[in-house]
Amino acid sequence: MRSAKDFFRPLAVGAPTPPTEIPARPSRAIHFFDPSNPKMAAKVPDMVGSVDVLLGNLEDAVKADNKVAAREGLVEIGQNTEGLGGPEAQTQLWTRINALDSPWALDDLTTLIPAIGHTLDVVMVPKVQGAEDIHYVDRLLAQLEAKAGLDRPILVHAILETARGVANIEEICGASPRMQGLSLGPADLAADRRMKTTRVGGGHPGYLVRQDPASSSEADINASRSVFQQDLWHYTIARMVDACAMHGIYPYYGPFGDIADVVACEDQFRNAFLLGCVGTWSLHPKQIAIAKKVFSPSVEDVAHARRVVAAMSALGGDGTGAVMLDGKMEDDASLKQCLVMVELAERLAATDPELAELYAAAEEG
Ligand SMILES: CC(=O)SCCNC(=O)CCNC(=O)[C@H](O)C(C)(C)COP(=O)(O)OP(=O)(O)OC[C@H]1O[C@@H](n2cnc3c(N)ncnc32)[C@H](O)[C@@H]1OP(=O)(O)O
Ligand SMILES: O=CC(=O)O
Ligand SMILES: [Mg+2]
Repeated sequence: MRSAKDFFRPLAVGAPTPPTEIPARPSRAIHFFDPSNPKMAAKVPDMVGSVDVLLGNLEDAVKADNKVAAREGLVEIGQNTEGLGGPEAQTQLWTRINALDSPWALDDLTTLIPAIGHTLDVVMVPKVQGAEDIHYVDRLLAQLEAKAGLDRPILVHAILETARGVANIEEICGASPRMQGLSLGPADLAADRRMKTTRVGGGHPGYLVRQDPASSSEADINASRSVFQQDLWHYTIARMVDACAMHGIYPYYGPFGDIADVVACEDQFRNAFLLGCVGTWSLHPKQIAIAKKVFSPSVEDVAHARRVVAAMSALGGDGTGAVMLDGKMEDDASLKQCLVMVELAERLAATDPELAELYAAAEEG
């Protein structure tokens, strides 16, 4: 175990100082593209400025024959795309490297950091099993940053997609000051857990609770009864949210593979948002708008939150006491929830003019 005094010291001579806080940059949609796919790569420059994160995916969904082309394509994009990546950019540049036990992960990092380390914001590491995986990436990044003369540390994001990873979730989140967040990897996680599903994220009609029968007669048992579909991912997302909040980092939903079902996609994203996630992956351009809508607080919620903040301020502003608003009691605890909402809205509005206009109109109206 590292001593507390060493935790924020660079892991290589000449590497940048690790961060003591992870900036809350907008990351509602982490949009995946395959840099070896010319059609997808061609769309990247036009997406800059309108999506919070563009992620060059090197892992699953990229054919083995294209692994090198994807890596090189990402270098080309990172070096030549105006406005993409870096601490001031509106659109961050992330990558998902190959799994640490694959033949490609080492070359992914040793190629990308010298070539585009100055614009690369976050490295997403798949199939993280425990703190040891983060420690390995942490040290290697420090060595590569020192060699490349980088002046800011690249952050690390882990995908939770093994049972061991879920069991070790707290130690993964706390393994390095570079840890930026966690994403749910529902497809690999389902396989690793031996869940009996075949989908990439989302619900399942068989995972349900049924209304009690009117009586134990055969007729009533076989009668039509209401069923309520449950969320397969609730437990894992809730664990992620708590582990991330405890360590000051950010939880994300992951992929929703039914690209055509935009309605269920929005529902699944919203469940994650309500539980505390800050964003999600987008696999197809049409999922970007869904993610941006869901992970931005609604105009109604922001307006209500502002009213609670104003009412509690009128009471003295120190959070003590209680008021009635629309028949409901508000006090310090609901004030704190409202402040989460208002602060998120302000942060997002600062980089999203459309949202800024909507929130401003609500304030005036
Ligand atoms: C479990 C996991 O690991 S999930 C993460 C890994 N998976 C991914 O990253 C998948 C990324 N997405 C994709 O590969 C594709 O979107 C697919 C395969 C799902 C669907 O692709 P298509 O069948 O081409 O979709 P569709 O025909 O609707 O595409 C419309 C246009 O958008 C483009 N497009 C599709 N997806 C993307 C994307 N993610 N980014 C940029 N452009 C895209 C297509 O190239 C096509 O371009 P064109 O109009 O110039 O021909
Ligand atoms: O990588 C994502 C997953 O769901 O698996
Ligand atoms: Mg996966």
